[in-house]
Amino acid sequence: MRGVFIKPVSGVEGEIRVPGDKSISHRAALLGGMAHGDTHISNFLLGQDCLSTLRCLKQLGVPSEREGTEVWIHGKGMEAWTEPTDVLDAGNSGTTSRLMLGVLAGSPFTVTMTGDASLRSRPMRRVTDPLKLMGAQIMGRLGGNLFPLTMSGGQLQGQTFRTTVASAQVKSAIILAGLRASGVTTVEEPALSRDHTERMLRGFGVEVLSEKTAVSVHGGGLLTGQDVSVPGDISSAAFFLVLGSLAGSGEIILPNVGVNPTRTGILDALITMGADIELIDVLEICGEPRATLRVRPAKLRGIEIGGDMIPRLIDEIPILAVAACLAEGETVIRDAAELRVKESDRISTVVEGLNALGAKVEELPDGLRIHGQPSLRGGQASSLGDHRLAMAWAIAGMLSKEGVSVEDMAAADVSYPDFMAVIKKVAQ
Ligand SMILES: O=C(O)C1=C[C@@H](OP(=O)(O)O)[C@@H](O)[C@H](O)C1
Ligand SMILES: C=C(OP(=O)(O)O)C(=O)O
Repeated sequence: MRGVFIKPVSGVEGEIRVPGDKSISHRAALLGGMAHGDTHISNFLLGQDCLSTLRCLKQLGVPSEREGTEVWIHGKGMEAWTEPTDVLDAGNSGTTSRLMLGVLAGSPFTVTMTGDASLRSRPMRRVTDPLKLMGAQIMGRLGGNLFPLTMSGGQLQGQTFRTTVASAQVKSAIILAGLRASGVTTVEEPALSRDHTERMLRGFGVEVLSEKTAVSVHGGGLLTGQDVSVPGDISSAAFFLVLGSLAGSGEIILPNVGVNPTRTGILDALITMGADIELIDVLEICGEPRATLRVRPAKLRGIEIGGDMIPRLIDEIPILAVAACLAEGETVIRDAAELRVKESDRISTVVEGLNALGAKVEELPDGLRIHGQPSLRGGQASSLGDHRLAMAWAIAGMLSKEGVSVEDMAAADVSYPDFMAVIKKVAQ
């Protein structure tokens, strides 16, 4: 049998401190690099994606130091960034690429950016088109849609954009470019995507206007270095919310999980399905709410989700699909075509992976139809290099009858380097 074998469990028990939020860690490093003065980040995610952001910053002349999960960024303002002497490699990270392109659009030098095979197939025109309209020059395969891309930044002009997808990476890239443009830059999205950039910019001293799904900034805003405490990542906690709900016995406590309302779709979905999840001690630090989550076993039933809910749980759909396989009745997920342009085509890879484990899942153009069953057989599945799939298949293995052998489990390092050790610790 190939891969890492994950055996079935009869229950789970324990407290898990999930690592720092990936989206917030990227932004803390990037904004720290743009700011004047030192930024201290605690609970920084040491996943491969956020390390890619630190590495690119270093190549741009922004030094940082790291001790465990604490990071210090020595920002000297955007003017101090320098032209890199080599290609910037964003690895597997869509967030590093798109946010960095936004920041660099206003820099008076030339940068070439690339990434791994997955990132080189992901669409970039969603950020390069608006950045070109603002004044950046960008060249790349398929009219500037695919990495590697070369960008020469410079004088930017503020604009108003109405995006067709609710994407925080697109919104953030435009807003970060807007800080260096003349006039006002506005982004209006079809639904609200995660708002960490807006919240953190305010913390760094920049005025950001938000009204429903529209965000505006004035060019010229200056950032001042800050202390940023990163909450635990709800996208990583999601694996344990599903495990704790379906493992049969025991309780899992997850302290300090970020519960920003633009990210809590997974809580809403699981609770609607019948999950027993409690939020304890909600408090806000550095503009981001966080809470302790307690999850206990429950019987789950199918659910229908779509519309504005999708951006609030987009990265959690693979693990939500595992939960739906073991829920009573049918689950339908729609309006989620964005899944097709993530680290893998997460509609077809989830369908193929779960059906190989004995589930009944149908592919829809923009989502999934999942027929719940009382049990899941298990078998073999590959992460295909996609971290969310690696962890979803491991949880499926723990909840299955025969276990699951996960090929390329190491992909989990992108967002959760300790994942294997943690699942061993809670398994009963
Ligand atoms: O801005 C961010 O930090 C992210 C936004 C989302 O992507 P999109 O902006 O493409 O929806 C999400 O899937 C990704 O994991 C992180
Ligand atoms: C889609 C994801 O990340 P990114 O777009 O940053 O690669 C993810 O973490 O699931």
